[in-house]
Amino acid sequence: MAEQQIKVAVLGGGSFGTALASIAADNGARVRQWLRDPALVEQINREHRNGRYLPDYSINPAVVASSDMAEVLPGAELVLVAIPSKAFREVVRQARPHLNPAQILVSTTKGIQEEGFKLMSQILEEETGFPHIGVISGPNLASEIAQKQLTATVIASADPETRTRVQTALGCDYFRVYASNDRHGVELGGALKNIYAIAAGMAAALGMGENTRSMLMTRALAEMSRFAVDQGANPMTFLGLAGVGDLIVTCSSALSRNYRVGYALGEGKTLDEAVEALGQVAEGVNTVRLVRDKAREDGVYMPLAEGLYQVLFKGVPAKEMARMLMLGEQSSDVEFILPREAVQQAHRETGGRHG
Ligand SMILES: NC(=O)c1ccc[n+]([C@@H]2O[C@H](COP(=O)([O-])OP(=O)(O)OC[C@H]3O[C@@H](n4cnc5c(N)ncnc54)[C@H](O)[C@@H]3O)[C@@H](O)[C@H]2O)c1
Ligand SMILES: O=P(O)(O)OC[C@H](O)CO
Repeated sequence: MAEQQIKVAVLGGGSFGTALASIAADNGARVRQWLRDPALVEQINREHRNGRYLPDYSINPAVVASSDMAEVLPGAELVLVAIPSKAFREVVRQARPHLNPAQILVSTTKGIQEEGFKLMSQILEEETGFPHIGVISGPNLASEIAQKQLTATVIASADPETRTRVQTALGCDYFRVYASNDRHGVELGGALKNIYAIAAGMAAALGMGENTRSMLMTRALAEMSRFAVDQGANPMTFLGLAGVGDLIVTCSSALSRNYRVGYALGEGKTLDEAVEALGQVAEGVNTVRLVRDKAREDGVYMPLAEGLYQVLFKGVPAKEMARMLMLGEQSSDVEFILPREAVQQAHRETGGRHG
């Protein structure tokens, strides 16, 4: 018997929503994509192109766009929500009357809501109360997916049905979907790496070398996992695609919007100018502020996030901040082996720095 065609709805007409809609259609799904802008809806349906967010990429003609949620959501078995974090809850509320508990609801958004420090899957849960909730995250630059560059992602959910349905709906010869049950860790990985991508872009613009980038990325991983563990995530998740994988791509590629914002800042632009020039969402700008505040509140040591916050919002020059970080307290390489406190204790006992 022929396999039944899965029905997929995508909320969001940006670069990632568009890339995901096309993957699902390439994979044989019936795909409906919701976006606000009727002119873009018209362009996607007529030219199979998203001229605003992915202008050089052909969308699978089977993707049908609409600005009416009632045409997109009812009947969908899988709903992918690709809306920036600032508008995520508002859009889910709008969608709620058209959703039902049998549907699988998946966030693809790598950001945090300020009120209550909520991740997007928590918003999906709060707004719907439905059981099949998941998160997609990983090293997934939309424009590379659009070119069908070989890519992998993670579907994270405590619900096995959500994991297997998403693997089946999206897994294909250029997009591989791995499973995780650490939803919180995977989602935090996606949000946190944006902070360090801004720092990496800034370091590149300032002419810092590969040693510096390696140090930054590795210490970023230590800092991200320290924070995530404090929030209840599994540290092993950070060895996977949604941890170190996403950190590598976002800290290395000029296709990353967060990296580009950092680069523009390193060239001397103001934060407002850098964000304005980008014209798309760079979640890390907001995330750095929220994570820095949360880390202070919870007593988690995050020198890189604190340093970036001081550069972005307090006018501290990036070079000066880098110097201060280099001269910061002595620390441990891998804290899960040698705790940071043990290093500090040894310094206290032996009288601190020795020449
Ligand atoms: N682009 C990528 O490479 C990529 C990859 C993985 C994850 N993500 C994540 O996906 C999320 C969405 O990113 P994107 O790249 O598609 O963004 P984008 O900047 O390309 O587009 C954002 C889309 O959201 C829409 N939008 C904004 N506010 C809205 C509102 N109030 N109501 C309805 N629509 C609204 C915009 O019109 C646009 O269609 C981000 O959180 C990002 O971290 C992006
Ligand atoms: O363009 P960015 O910086 O939002 O990064 C895109 C993806 O998150 C990379 O995995």
